[in-house]
Amino acid sequence: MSATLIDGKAIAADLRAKVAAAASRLARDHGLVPGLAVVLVGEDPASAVYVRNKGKATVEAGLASFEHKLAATTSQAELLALVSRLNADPAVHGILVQLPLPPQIDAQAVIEAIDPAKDVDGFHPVNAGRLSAGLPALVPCTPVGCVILAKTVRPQLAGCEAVVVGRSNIVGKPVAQLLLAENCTVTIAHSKTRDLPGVCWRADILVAAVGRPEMIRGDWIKPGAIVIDVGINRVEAGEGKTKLVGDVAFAEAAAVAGAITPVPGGVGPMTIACLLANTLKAASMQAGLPAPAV
Ligand SMILES: Nc1nc(=O)c2c([nH]1)NC[C@@H]1CN(c3ccc(C(=O)N[C@@H](CCC(=O)O)C(=O)O)cc3)C=[N+]21
Repeated sequence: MSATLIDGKAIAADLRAKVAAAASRLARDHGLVPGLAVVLVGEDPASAVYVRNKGKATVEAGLASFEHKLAATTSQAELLALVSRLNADPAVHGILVQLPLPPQIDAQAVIEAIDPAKDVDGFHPVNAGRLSAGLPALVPCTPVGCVILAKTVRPQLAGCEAVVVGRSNIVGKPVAQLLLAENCTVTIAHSKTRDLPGVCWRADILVAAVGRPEMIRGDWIKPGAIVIDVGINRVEAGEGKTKLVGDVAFAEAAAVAGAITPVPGGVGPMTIACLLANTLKAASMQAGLPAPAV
């Protein structure tokens, strides 16, 4: 391996410490404790782990955590009623409804029911539109985390060729917007892209967000590129065990890249740290205070 390993775990710990320091100033100077409500519908064990980790990180940063666990059979009307109570609750500054939702629920309707000022996922069309218009917004956590990680190895991204593989509303599109705001030349590639290896090879910064284990190979990567792997795929590891792998074939890629994020320990921990930062920002803005620099 010749690439620099980008230590997402350590960088996330640093960001969480900054959020904690800013939260303690908010409490001291304004009596304000930012509150995050996380809503989980159903029993998916992986989702339950994420929700538990988010709650733990929230409390450790000095924020208030409100967990709402609803049955898998919850109706759309029941979930919308909860969202509307959380919208009206002054102790709740951020609302995250864990995705995916069960099939009887229209996820888009739920996202649009969240007050955009409390939308710490940044998934509401108002926040997506504000981001693409270059206006202040609550920005999706994983994309922000990706850009922070890339900037740890290259603080000035202006002029870089950035290739984003994946065009989802939760990662691909917003990360492309953030890289554009950093003055990168941005290409969004996807399942219909012709010559995907050739397109990836152009990248100074390659963001992989496709959700396919180890799809991006070492010989698709330009020597020296920064590789940000958003994929978190659980795969068989033999003897009945499983392991997590990214969307990038790590060992091959690390032999040619200039810097690379591991899975686990890369983008994942940054998602949670950025969620806390968004909750702090949402609480400050709702109180009419400037967004703390973290
Ligand atoms: N409304 C909504 N917002 C989300 O942000 C959201 C969601 N729904 N649904 C599920 C995905 C997934 N997600 C992760 C967050 C942190 C890690 C994370 O910290 N991963 C660690 C450990 C992973 C492990 O060991 O299982 C790592 O990559 O090192 C992973 C995944 C947020 N999501």
